[in-house]
Amino acid sequence: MTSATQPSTLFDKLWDAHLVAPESEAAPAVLYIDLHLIHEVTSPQAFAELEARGLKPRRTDLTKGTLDHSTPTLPAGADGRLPYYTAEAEHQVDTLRRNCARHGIELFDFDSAHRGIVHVIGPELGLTQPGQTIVCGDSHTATHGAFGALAFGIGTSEVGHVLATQCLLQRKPKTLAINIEGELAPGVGAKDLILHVIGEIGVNGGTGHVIEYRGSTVRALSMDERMTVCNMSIEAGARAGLIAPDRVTYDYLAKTPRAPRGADFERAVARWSEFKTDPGARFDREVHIDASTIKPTLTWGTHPGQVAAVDAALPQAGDADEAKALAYMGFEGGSALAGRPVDVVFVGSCTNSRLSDLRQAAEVLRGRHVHPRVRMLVVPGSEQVKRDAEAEGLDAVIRAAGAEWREPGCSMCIAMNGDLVGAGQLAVSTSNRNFEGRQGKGARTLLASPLTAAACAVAGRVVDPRDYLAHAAQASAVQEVA
Ligand SMILES: CC(C)[C@H](C(=O)O)[C@@H](O)C(=O)O
Ligand code: SF4
Repeated sequence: MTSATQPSTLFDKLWDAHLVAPESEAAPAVLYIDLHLIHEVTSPQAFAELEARGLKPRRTDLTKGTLDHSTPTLPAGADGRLPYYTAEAEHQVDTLRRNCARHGIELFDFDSAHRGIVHVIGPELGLTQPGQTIVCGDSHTATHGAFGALAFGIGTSEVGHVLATQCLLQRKPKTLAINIEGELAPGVGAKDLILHVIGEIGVNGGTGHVIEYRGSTVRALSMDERMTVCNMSIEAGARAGLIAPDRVTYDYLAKTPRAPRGADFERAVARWSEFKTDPGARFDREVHIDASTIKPTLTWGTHPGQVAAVDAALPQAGDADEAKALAYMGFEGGSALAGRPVDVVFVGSCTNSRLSDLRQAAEVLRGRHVHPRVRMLVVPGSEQVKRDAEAEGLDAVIRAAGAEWREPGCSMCIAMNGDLVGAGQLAVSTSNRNFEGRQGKGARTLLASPLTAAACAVAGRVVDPRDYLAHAAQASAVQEVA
């Protein structure tokens, strides 16, 4: 077979289509970047570096900014001022605002109808498209891979390189296919799936690789669910996560404001459709997962690979890592995860703050009340998600249940804006990282799906969300009869 007809992977096609200069022993490859997303935390130093070197951003039209990490989720006070947590947080926001204004970079600021978490707004605006290379100074850039885009999280100095050159230096990663077949059981969603996958392959299971998620389970996922899966690729150590674009992808994009229109859209679809792995193409590694065996899954430890099914017992400390995690969490090896009292529930973050996530949480909360011990925060991923959720009354359901409905942002996922979990408190969170102190000093985090999080909020302890679904169905059946 000649190299021209050699079957290639989706990753190889993306890589080859953007290769400016191949990698050599002396230097990494040079890749062209189609979309550069920036936020207030990792861009200030990059702009400062450019300025110090007398350089200007090169493709300001391919660079888009938003405010998400340091932004308050409470509205402005009577004095019109936003309640920033720290002066530093406000300074980061002001700096990005100044940098974007000076260079003519589009910024989704507080007055924009499109501001939100960077990995929520890119897709929702249709800026994120199949076949692109996308970077952002943020590790969860992997989210955009759900559209068949090669999306890398990069460091602050690389943000500077991309601003100046629109190119990125990269060593070519290896490929890992995660083949997932079968139907997810009721009450089991994309978050359970990806937590299970990371539990299977380990937090370093994807190191040095770009993961392509494949198989019937993946094809059956909505775009929101595909984003949840790709989002956490980085938590398995992978450089990026990918899902080949298909009809689900195109139907999603057709409704977005920045995707091509009319005949341009049809031409784009023809081009996008090329971005898939050819039959017979070889991956460096393959893993197989049976989706039908997955149960609602939570983390029990201090990294996203320490997972357990909701009805399982915690492991005995098998190594020093696990012993340390159990000690931090205050859990005993071999004890049950279910039944533990919960103090805080957070529904939000770039993993699970889209409309379908909020609908799931609201489905459990409807007609119920958050347990008196629990503080529950629901934070939409973007202004758009907030508007859509309010248009269908989800905010009313959430508030009536006693949860707090907030302004969009990263919020309690990383607690940079002052939305904190207290020391020693146990939080069930739909975010993606459960590291020590991630949600506040001494805070303890169980990562879970929006369904599980909402069920735990109602019960005031760790519970199996499937019981709450059954109750919800029964309750509405009774209502219909009456
Ligand atoms: C602040 C930012 C650099 C960081 C990241 O890179 O991921 C944050 O988004 C996170 O989730 O930890
Ligand atoms: S929501 Fe959390 S994980 Fe996502 S970008 Fe913000 S801080 Fe990072």
